[in-house]
Amino acid sequence: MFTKIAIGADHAGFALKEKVVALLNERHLEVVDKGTYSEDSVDYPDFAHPVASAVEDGAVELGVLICGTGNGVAIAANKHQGIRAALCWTSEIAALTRQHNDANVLCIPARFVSEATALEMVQTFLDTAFEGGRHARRIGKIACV
Ligand SMILES: O=C(CO)[C@H](O)[C@H](O)[C@H](O)COP(=O)(O)O
Repeated sequence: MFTKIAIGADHAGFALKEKVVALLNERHLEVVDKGTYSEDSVDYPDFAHPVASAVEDGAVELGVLICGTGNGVAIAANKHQGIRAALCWTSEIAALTRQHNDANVLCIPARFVSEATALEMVQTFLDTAFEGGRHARRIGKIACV
């Protein structure tokens, strides 16, 4: 369904990002890695904005963002037009945010989910389609400009 994914993380999400990149590579997806590239302390907006911009511009189809709680990257990404960044902590929530919200950026709280849960969420997010219907009407009401 999706072929091109942008990913970004701060220092809290760096280790998990490497695992997610490996998973995406295993699935033969094109991965645009916006950093960070080590566990040195950095600022999450510096990675959230490039990933959100890549989705916003259509350079990629989906984004994955990772920080300690997932909230910082979600807040930053949702400043972008057309971005629906969703904080997820279970696979079921990752599925529902694709089905109901047509979320285009998955935000993962690296310090609060296991690696296995995080990787399962990524797979689910990639494999779940938007349901449309009543949910399309609601998404249409999100934009305020
Ligand atoms: O944005 C966050 C919190 O809203 C992320 O969890 C960051 O990863 C976190 O703030 C980083 O904290 P640190 O103490 O600088 O490692």
